[in-house]
Amino acid sequence: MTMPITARFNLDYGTFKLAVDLSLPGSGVTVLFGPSGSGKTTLLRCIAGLQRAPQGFLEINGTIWQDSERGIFVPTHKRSLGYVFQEANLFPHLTVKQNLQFGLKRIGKSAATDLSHILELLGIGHLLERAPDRLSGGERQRIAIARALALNPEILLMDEPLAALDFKRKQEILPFLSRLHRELNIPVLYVTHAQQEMAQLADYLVIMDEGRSPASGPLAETLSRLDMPLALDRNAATVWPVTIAGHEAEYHLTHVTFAGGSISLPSFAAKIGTPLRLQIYARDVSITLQKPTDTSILNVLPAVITGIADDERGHSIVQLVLPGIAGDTDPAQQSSASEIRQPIADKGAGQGNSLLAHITLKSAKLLKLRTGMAVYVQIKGTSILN
Ligand SMILES: Nc1ncnc2c1ncn2[C@@H]1O[C@H](COP(=O)(O)OP(=O)(O)OP(=O)(O)O)[C@@H](O)[C@H]1O
Repeated sequence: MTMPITARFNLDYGTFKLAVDLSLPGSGVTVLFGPSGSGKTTLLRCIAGLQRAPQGFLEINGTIWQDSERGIFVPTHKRSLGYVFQEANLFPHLTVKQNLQFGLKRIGKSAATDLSHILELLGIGHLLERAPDRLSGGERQRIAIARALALNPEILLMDEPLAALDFKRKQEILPFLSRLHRELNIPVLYVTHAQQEMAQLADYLVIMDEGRSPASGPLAETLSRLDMPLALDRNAATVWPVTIAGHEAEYHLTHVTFAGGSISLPSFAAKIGTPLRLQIYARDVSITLQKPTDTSILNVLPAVITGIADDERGHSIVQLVLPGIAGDTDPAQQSSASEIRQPIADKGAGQGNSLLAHITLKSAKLLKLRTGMAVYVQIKGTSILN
């Protein structure tokens, strides 16, 4: 499904009001992100029909699930959706296989429905005969996800599915979620208040704050919005989709390409062509006006400043875009990992990869930085999220 999702809800709990008007992508992972009490779960429950907003409109995959003006409200059990909660809630007296088949029977589908792809995606094929009390928390949650997917829903809703797991279990399940989200062709709405989870999974980000959504958009673009607290945070970062392009064993380096360029990372064991997410913290990015020649930093790239915000603690937060790069981007063709290609002159801001740099206010003043200026960024460190 690729039709956008339209979700408009107004609901008043007295002390809390939900008022959102969103158009969300019909594919990929949309993360609803915000602090505790900002209304993420309430919004998800409205989408599921578990909560009825007095004023609401919801269209998914061309089907209207709610239109309060026309008196339409499709009850939850008639909505083609999968819902995964914080707790797996498996039936303790049934095996994993019986738990998976239970949901199918309820909606009248054959228990013989082909689950093999789902079992393989979630790595749970070997657990089918186990009882839930003999599973780890991470395994239980993977079964809960499989149970939701077995119904072949048109949308998957996930409400903090990792919140009840400890750090080790979260790390164990995240790669499954990343893979699942890449291979599913239904949209996923995923609620979390954990920044790393959001960075790892989101394609599209909806920021929630006090029942409203002050910003939403593609991940990198929304993370670098200067009018949002995320960009001003000490841990502000952007996330780029990259692809492994080559390894330089002699120097223990891996080269990755992104839309229009390439950078080097500490050696990372993955096959050429593997897609990854690269996180770049704003504090690891510095700015120079001239192309530096005598620098130990390997990753130096041309960029254009698209905005600057100063905070009250002597920092400047610089928003940049790396324009499209001309020519072949295969790093194997480059003479060195730090080679800089010429930017395509007519590619404007917003078309390339967004980046943030946190520098001192004094540096910004000394360099006379301003919007529209062409500069070079030095990227001192990156981390792979997958
Ligand atoms: N049925 C209800 N009646 C009254 N108030 C409610 C009800 N459900 C939720 N609330 C209130 O609505 C607000 C938003 O709650 P919600 O659970 O949607 O937030 P959240 O962003 O998901 O938070 P968390 O991350 O802690 O789960 C909270 O202040 C909560 O107390």
